[in-house]
Amino acid sequence: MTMGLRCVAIPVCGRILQRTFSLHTAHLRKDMENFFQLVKNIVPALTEKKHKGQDGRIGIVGGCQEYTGAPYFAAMSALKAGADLSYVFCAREAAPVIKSYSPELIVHPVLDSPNAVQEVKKWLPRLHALVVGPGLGRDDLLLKNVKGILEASKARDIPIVIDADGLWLIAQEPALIQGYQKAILTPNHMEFSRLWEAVVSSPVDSSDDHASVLRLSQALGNVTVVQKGEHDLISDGQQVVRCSQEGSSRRCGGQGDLLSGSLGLMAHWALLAGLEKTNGTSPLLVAAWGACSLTRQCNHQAFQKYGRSTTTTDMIAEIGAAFSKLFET
Ligand SMILES: NC(=O)C1=CN([C@@H]2O[C@H](COP(=O)(O)OP(=O)(O)OC[C@H]3O[C@@H](n4cnc5c(N)ncnc54)[C@H](OP(=O)(O)O)[C@@H]3O)[C@@H](O)[C@H]2O)[C@@H](O)CC1
Ligand SMILES: Nc1ncnc2c1ncn2[C@@H]1O[C@H](COP(=O)(O)OP(=O)(O)OP(=O)(O)O)[C@@H](O)[C@H]1O
Ligand SMILES: [Mg+2]
Repeated sequence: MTMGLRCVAIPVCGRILQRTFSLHTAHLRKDMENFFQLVKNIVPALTEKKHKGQDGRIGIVGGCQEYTGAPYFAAMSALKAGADLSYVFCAREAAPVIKSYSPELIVHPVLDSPNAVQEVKKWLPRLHALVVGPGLGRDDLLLKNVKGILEASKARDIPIVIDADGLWLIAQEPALIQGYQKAILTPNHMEFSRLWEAVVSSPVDSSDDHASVLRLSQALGNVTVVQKGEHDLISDGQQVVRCSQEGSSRRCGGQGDLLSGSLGLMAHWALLAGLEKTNGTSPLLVAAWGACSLTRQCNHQAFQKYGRSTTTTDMIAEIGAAFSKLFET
């Protein structure tokens, strides 16, 4: 099931080299097809028998004075990918701003209150997954409250996606997430380096991203790690899968928020579907591969329309069509 990460011996003779690569490409294509099918398997059917909330209630923990866009992007992306309800738990002054972007979001201005942990804890029984970090900032009080929220969420066995400043917190205190099997970390280049320095003593081998993401996942006790980049590499400490869905060369801010928000939802779907639907592959690997493909496809579609002026808002508007193209049967 591992994608495109087998060691390929490269003989000097041109002909053999060409053949090796075409075999390699054939494996890649087959693995891609497998993963598309596995994601399709975890997507819940749209039926008239369900009630509001059943297809996903996702909480985003983030949003402060400086950053209001990131939690909005994450929460909207979860909704547009098919969640029924999206909640944002943010600092007081961010709340009216986030609410003003959209009437779709339920916004709780609790993150900087003295009883923030209690306030969020009240909602945890209703949440299927939590996305921690988009637009959180690095204020000590907020980070302290987020620590409490992480502990309470782990105690309830809730799937947790950790992104952006949530990863900053984990780099300060890796024990917070060490060994938690329902965690997914989504570092960009910089965030990956910080985590690596915090948990692995030797220098990162930049020539072997595959080995690095595997090692980081193992060092964190097999939490799932998504290393974002030109290709996204995803590891659960046992295998590495690669997502190379075609995107574009446009790198506007906020694309990672689209990924983490949609991943919160897909993590819930995948865990609910279970190993039977994922043919024994880790459900969180399948969810991560699905969310990476979706993000890149949105980027691709938006770029076709808007080119250099593509923004994350344009990408979010593509989620419906991108999702149908990739995953609807
Ligand atoms: N609209 C909003 O509200 C948005 C808010 N956001 C929120 O901002 C907060 C901080 O998040 P962050 O990602 O800016 O933080 P951080 O880890 O300090 O990285 C910054 C530095 O890392 C580097 N760098 C990054 N990628 C790299 C690469 N591939 N390869 C090489 N270098 C790379 C790059 O360094 P530079 O090139 O500038 O020297 C960059 O300056 C967080 O809460 C987040 O959610 C965003 O979500 C966007 C939309
Ligand atoms: N060089 C690249 N080529 C193609 N896709 C990329 C490239 N770099 C990142 N991506 C894609 O963009 C998405 C977001 O990754 P990125 O590294 O921009 O995250 P980020 O820095 O956390 O974003 P944000 O601005 O939301 O914080 C991922 O799905 C990733 O696959
Ligand atoms: Mg980010």
